[in-house]
Amino acid sequence: MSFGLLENDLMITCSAPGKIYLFGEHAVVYGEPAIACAVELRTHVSAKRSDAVTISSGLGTTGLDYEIHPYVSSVIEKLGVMEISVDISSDLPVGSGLGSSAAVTIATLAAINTELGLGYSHRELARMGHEIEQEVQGAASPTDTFVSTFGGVVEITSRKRLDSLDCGIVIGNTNRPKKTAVILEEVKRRIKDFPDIMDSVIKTIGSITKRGEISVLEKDYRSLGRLMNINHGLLDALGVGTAELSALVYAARNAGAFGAKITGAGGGGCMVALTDSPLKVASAIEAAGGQAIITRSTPLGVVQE
Ligand SMILES: Nc1ncnc2c1ncn2[C@@H]1O[C@H](COP(=O)(O)OP(=O)(O)OP(=O)(O)O)[C@@H](O)[C@H]1O
Ligand SMILES: C[C@@](O)(CCO)CC(=O)[O-]
Ligand SMILES: [Mg+2]
Repeated sequence: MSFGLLENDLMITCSAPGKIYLFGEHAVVYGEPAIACAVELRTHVSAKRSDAVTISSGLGTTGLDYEIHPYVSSVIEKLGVMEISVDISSDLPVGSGLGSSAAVTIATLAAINTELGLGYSHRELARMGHEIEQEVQGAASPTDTFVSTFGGVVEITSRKRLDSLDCGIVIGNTNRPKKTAVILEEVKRRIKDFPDIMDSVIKTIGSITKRGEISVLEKDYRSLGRLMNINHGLLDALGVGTAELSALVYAARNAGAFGAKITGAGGGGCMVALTDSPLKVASAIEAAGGQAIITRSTPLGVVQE
């Protein structure tokens, strides 16, 4: 008797990591390669059979709601599920360049997949996650959802897994959230207005990624950092820099970081620095007005907790 009750009370929890980009955000949307790295900041999603759809997160409690919970509502719609309750908590700042949308999408797909025994593979979850980011944002590369599913340091577009990053990673948050969908639209408009110039910028970012892959494989963090600095300049050229992001980038470099750049969509949100003195870089970021997060690379993608 109590056995049945206990079974009904069980819920499935899955978590998926956020990510930083070493190279190639934005350019990857236009077919150039990128290298991203899963980090030890995760989104946790619990799913439980229920008599209706309920979504609870730091953003509020709703049913299917494409304004407040567009990614999670799209997951539920894609899986064709009408009786599920989903509860979300996250270490990741939302709308800040660390792949919070991909992490919530992949962790929700995995939690419902397990709770309802739908039988999708990780590869299928990554594919569905990518489709959802494309639908919600109007455009998306497979990078964030792939890294959130499989973890590690990954080269997109080949989906090749590279060696882990052994140096310190310090993230600097400007605490100015933005929406990736809006930033993508702005970049698209700039490319349309100045096609020759912007095409060269996009292609040069692709060249940096290709050269950067060698530095990742050789664990040559000094060259890696110098290439990240060049990539930052080109993200500024794409128009996704802000004065606050640059202040944190320069503070990190002046504190001895190997390199520092915007990570993710930009327009606010976070920058990232690689360093062998994370505490020193973190305090420089804080002194420049940012919120510092010291983290590490993780090989762990989406998992059941
Ligand atoms: N913990 C969460 N709970 C509910 N929704 C979330 C959560 N985290 C992210 N989201 C959804 O993702 C959106 C933010 O995604 P967006 O792509 O704009 O930024 P990001 O993924 O944090 O940064 P980037 O795409 O640059 O890496 C939020 O507006 C919300 O819809
Ligand atoms: C800006 C972008 O390149 C990275 C967002 O984390 C968008 C994408 O790749 O989907
Ligand atoms: Mg996102």
